[in-house]
Amino acid sequence: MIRAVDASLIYRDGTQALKPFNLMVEKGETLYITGPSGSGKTSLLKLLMGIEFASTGTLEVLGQSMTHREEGAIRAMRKRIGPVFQDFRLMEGRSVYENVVLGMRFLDLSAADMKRQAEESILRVGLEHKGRQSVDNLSWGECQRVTIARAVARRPELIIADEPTGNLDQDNALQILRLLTSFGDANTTVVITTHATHLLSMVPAGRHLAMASGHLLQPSKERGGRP
Ligand SMILES: Nc1ncnc2c1ncn2[C@@H]1O[C@H](COP(=O)(O)OP(=O)(O)OP(=O)(O)O)[C@@H](O)[C@H]1O
Repeated sequence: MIRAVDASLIYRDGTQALKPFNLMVEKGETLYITGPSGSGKTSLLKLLMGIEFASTGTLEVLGQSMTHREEGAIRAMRKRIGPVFQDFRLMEGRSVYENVVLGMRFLDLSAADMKRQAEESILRVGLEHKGRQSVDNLSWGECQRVTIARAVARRPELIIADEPTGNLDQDNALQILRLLTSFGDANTTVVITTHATHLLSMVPAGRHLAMASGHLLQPSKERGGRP
């Protein structure tokens, strides 16, 4: 599913955001990545999504080599990922439903399937009563739920969420983490970055990797208290 060998990331300005790291993630795993601001969490996710490319080593995601920019292959691979971005990236002035459907526009789905999958995921995130409302008037937590619905409506093999708990209070942050992990199954891998290390004992079990100053810290240990 994910295989990195001595992968690193140096940005164009010379910032080494990720020191060489190795990482193996199996299909169906849940991975929590924690670390302070600037430690490299978003940079790691950018590598996984083919937004940035490894400066050294090799990286494979969903069987696709991500080491070189092969636009066609990377585009195809991205269709299999459900991204939950830190800044939401919602279309202003559009409804919840329209935003979720927009996330599926490059998939080869019939209009009927798009509608069904959009409605199902809006229901799963608990926003069915807001489906026709504009995203402009939603709370932060509701916008986060729209981005999750948009990601999972694609039926992705890999869900990648960057800091989905943001500035939510503990109860809402927990709800969001539990919601996201509820989409994990034998065929769906979930990777979540979060500052909320203290919540990991209350969420479904998963592998916990910590980051510090661009280092991906091993060992990883199973976290999560809920059976
Ligand atoms: N496009 C870029 N060009 C140059 N440096 C960057 C770029 N993006 C991030 N960085 C730097 O890379 C390092 C890691 O940043 P990154 O955003 O991955 O950290 P993070 O752990 O996700 O932080 P946060 O929790 O605040 O989102 C930081 O020093 C940051 O300033």
